[in-house]
Amino acid sequence: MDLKSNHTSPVLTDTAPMSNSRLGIHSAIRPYPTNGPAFSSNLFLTIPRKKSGILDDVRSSLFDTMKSSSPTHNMLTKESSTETALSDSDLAYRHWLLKYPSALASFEQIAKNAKGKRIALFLDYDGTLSPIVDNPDQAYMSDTMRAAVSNVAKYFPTAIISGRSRDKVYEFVGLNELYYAGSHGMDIMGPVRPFSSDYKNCIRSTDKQGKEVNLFQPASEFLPMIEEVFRSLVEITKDIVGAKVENNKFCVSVHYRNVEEKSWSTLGDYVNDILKQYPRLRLTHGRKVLEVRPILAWDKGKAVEFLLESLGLMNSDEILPIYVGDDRTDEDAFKVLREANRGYGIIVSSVSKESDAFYSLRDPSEVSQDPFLNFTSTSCHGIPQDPGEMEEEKHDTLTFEYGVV
Ligand SMILES: O=P(O)(O)OC[C@H]1O[C@H](O[C@H]2O[C@H](CO)[C@@H](O)[C@H](O)[C@H]2O)[C@H](O)[C@@H](O)[C@@H]1O
Repeated sequence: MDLKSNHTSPVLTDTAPMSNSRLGIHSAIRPYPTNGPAFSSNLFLTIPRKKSGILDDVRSSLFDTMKSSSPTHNMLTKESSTETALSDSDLAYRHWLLKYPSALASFEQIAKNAKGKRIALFLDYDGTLSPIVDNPDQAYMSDTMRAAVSNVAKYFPTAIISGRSRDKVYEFVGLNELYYAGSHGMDIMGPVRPFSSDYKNCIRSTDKQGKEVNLFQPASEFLPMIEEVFRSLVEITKDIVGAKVENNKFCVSVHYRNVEEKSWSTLGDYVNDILKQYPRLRLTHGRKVLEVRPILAWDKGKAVEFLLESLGLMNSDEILPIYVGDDRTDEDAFKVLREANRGYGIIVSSVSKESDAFYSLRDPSEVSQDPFLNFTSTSCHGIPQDPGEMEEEKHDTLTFEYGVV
């Protein structure tokens, strides 16, 4: 099979229906059957498979996708060629900003829209709170970023939704005042709330501080399978220099950022070979990373809905959810907000790319400067703060008029 053929569908396409217009609970995750499997079979995505081979569509285009998936690949190619190419990309970026205006420059507008509403903030980790680096184990966030995230969490309910395992992202962030969702939302530790029966697989647990929490793990039955696949992937890729396989609990990342381009197709073949043995797993694609995950209709968008529901923030008139993220997996969350016509996504990107976000920030350093993250009780009058988290004297700011001081 020609790995360089020009197919446009790089990874398996989810054919499950997308969220309806209400930012409610998707029909695909409505009440689980009271008996039978741990989760409803309608949580499974339907993936069309060709007769000729289980993942042939994917395999045929994987190499192309791996090449084009990282903006830095395109940038480097251009940077090393001519100055004209560079200014072309600058021009393209400026043009792109017309469609996705800078969230910094648009802050007043955003704050006006937020007036009288309670903000709920959702943050991706890699590429959003921490810069992309070669070694995934060293993707640290800056102290400035940590202080900003800690600050904003005092005012608004704030959650981190990452492809990493929940434990790992907590290790990096180290803040107790947030909610954490790992494994692309398949592992959520949220507040204790009286849950609707929509969510089976939701159990009471305690966090690292011993506080009672709700733990939602819709893919829990996949755990042994994911561990097995992780081990197989480590084994099969061990001779590919630079390849790194990361166990993210309910999904596995196969990194090729440090693999020579000539070995990318071999790596892609290896991953596909393993996946052929696991029809209940699928492949998605991040920034120079292939991600193996269960065929479940669950993603970061669903995680946002789940957290809003569990935070008791589903009242559409009063809540303004904001999601900040940088890669394709974050698009699921942008899309949920866009389709529900409430709140918005902010895409973090220094290159132009299509997105369902409304605004943009260039990189994590701009994220750390975002006025929302640096919110103070007097900086954005009119935006209600989370009364549960506020110090007492802040309560009367709820009725202030909008105005940036
Ligand atoms: O949802 P996220 O928090 O953005 O996690 C997505 C993946 O991020 C990490 O990989 C990415 O960042 C690495 C460190 O900067 C970089 O080396 C890698 O090339 C990127 O793909 C993480 O290691 C993955 O497990 C996450 O799935």
